[in-house]
Formats: sequence, structure tokens, C-alpha cells
Amino acid sequence: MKDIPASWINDVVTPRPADSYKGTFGRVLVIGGNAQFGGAAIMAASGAVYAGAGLVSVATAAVNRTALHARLPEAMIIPDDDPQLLALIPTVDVVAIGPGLGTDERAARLLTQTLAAVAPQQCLIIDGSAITLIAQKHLAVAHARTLWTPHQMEWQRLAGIPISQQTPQTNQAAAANLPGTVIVKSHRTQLFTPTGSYRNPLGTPAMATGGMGDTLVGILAGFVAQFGLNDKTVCAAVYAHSAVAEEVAKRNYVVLPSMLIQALPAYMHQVAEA
Ligand SMILES: NC(=O)C1=CN([C@@H]2O[C@H](COP(=O)(O)OP(=O)(O)OC[C@H]3O[C@@H](n4cnc5c(N)ncnc54)[C@H](O)[C@@H]3O)[C@@H](O)[C@H]2O)[C@@H](O)CC1
Ligand SMILES: Nc1ncnc2c1ncn2[C@@H]1O[C@H](COP(=O)(O)OP(=O)(O)O)[C@@H](O)[C@H]1O
Ligand SMILES: [Mg+2]
Repeated sequence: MKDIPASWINDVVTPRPADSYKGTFGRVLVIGGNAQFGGAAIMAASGAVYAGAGLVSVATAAVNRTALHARLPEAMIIPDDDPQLLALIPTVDVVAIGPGLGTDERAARLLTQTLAAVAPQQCLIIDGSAITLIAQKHLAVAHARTLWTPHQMEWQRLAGIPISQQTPQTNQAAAANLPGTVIVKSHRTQLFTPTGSYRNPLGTPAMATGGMGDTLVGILAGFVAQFGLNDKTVCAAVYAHSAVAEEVAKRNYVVLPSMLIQALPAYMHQVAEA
């Protein structure tokens, strides 16, 4: 397992072409946020918008509409029980499901519908409650372009490896049984792609606050939407999330997701101009 090279973020985040428009930078759909966890969907969508995704939509419980619009007017919203959602899914580049989704029957239905509707060329990010549901209900996922983002407890549920036995070796063996890339989040996150394994050398305990993983989902979605799905882009997104947090933590005891999101465009500018 090798550390993500510091140079990769510079390879990925480069100046934008002059003859571009919002369509150049991809479409993201975040599916999540029940009545209890609406903030998770807002943080994920914000991560995608502030990372530079061209267009971001959120399918969430209707009760979250006002809060989402007030916090993030750049995002479009569709109630998660709207039949039009199934027609929206094939129109995006990245579908990210799970932040704040919950694990009730309504959430399970949304998840199975989404898994069935995603097309092979689309990137699917599976996070949070969606991972817990897949583990609980033994749902089959065969989508090759999947990014899994479990924290250690979600990984225990999904892979069956107790947290105390999660090593690069055991994690790699379990990741090989899943399609796509697995990002096992911890204070030093590990990534297992079909072709390599990487460790994130960055991150700070100032990041240990609710919503930090939801934010990573958005940044991953924004990076993949703009820069394409490959190991370098995925590693760069994980690296950028922690690099921005380390920067903000130089002046702050705790880094809230909203602080990280706010600081992200300046960090990407600095990287692109370097
Ligand atoms: N403001 C919001 O709306 C928030 C919503 N959230 C959503 O809440 C749902 C439940 O997720 P949770 O992760 O809170 O609950 P989970 O029950 O899935 O996981 C938390 C449990 O895992 C244990 N754990 C062990 N190692 C861990 C590690 N390295 N990192 C994290 N947990 C570890 C914790 O002690 C705890 O018992 C998800 O859909 C998530 O997206 C959370 O992101 C928190 C913020
Ligand atoms: N002590 C720490 N050091 C470095 N990174 C951390 C630390 N604690 C949490 N993180 C990062 O914060 C994120 C937490 O994700 P997760 O537990 O899914 O949060 P949530 O579901 O509340 O949004 C992960 O990216 C993890 O790597
Ligand atoms: Mg999480």
C-alpha cells in the first residue's frame, strides 16, 4: 500500500478551459436526507457544488426543500418520492446515494430502485445508510463503476471484518469481492481500487465531527463529474478533503463540514495555479 503522492492533486485539478460551460463539468445527483438527517444531503450536495460540479440535484425528503434552497440555492431539488426521479437518474454522470438516507423501508425502496436504474457508464457512490442497508438486506451490487465510502463500522457491517481486525491485508481481500473501489475511512483512510491500494497521508482529528463523511461524498462526486473516474481522481478527492481540513485546522480547533466546504474553492484555485 502506497501513500497518495502529493503531486496527484496537481495532476487532477488544473485550470479550466476557456471555452467551457456548466455542462463541461458534469452532473451529480445526491440521493439522501430523510426527515431526521436532511443536513447530510445538504452537506453532500454542497461538497459537490463547491468542488465545481456543473449541475447538482438532490433527491431528498420533501420536508428538506426550504432548508436546502436556503443553504444551497445552486442545487436543484426533487422530492425522493417523485416518480420523475427514475427519469432523472440516467441523465447524470454521478449518482451518490446514502448520506442521511436512513435505513427504514422507504430508504430500502429508494436504494433498490436506484441500484436498478443506474446505467453502466455512470459512477455510483454508495455511502452511509446505503452501505448499512446493503449489508443488512444482503442486496446485490454488480455495478463496476462504484465507489464505496464506508467508515470502519459500516465496513464491519458490509465486509464482516471486526474493526480490530481491519488491516490493509484483510481490507484488500474483502474489497476484491466488491465491484469498483472501496474507500475505508478512518483517521488514515485506505483506498482499494481494482488496480491498486493507497493510503491517505493527510487528515486531522479536527475532522472528527458529524457530516465530514457526507462532505467527502460530495467532493468525490464533484471530482469524478469534472475530471473522470480513475484512481488518480478518486485519490485526489480524498486527499483534497483532508488537505483543506488540515489548512483550516491551522487556525481552528474543530473543522466543521461547512468550514471545509467554504475553503475548498480557494484550495483548488491554489492547486490549479501552482
Ligand atoms: N447532520 C446530519 O444529517 C448527519 C447525518 N448523518 C447520517 O446518519 C446516518 C447514520 O450514520 P452514522 O455514521 O452516524 O451511524 P452508524 O450507526 O452507521 O455508525 C456509527 C457507529 O459506528 C461506530 N464507529 C466505529 N468506528 C467508527 C469510525 N471510524 N467512524 C465512524 N463511526 C465509527 C460509532 O461508535 C457508532 O456506534 C448516515 O446516513 C449518515 O450519512 C451523519 O453523517 C451525521 C450527520
Ligand atoms: N481523527 C481523524 N483524523 C483524520 N480524519 C478523520 C478523523 N476523524 C474523522 N475523519 C474523517 O472524517 C470523515 C468521517 O466520515 P463519516 O464517519 O462517514 O462521517 P459522517 O457520516 O458523520 O459524515 C472520514 O473522511 C474520515 O476519514
Ligand atoms: Mg458517514
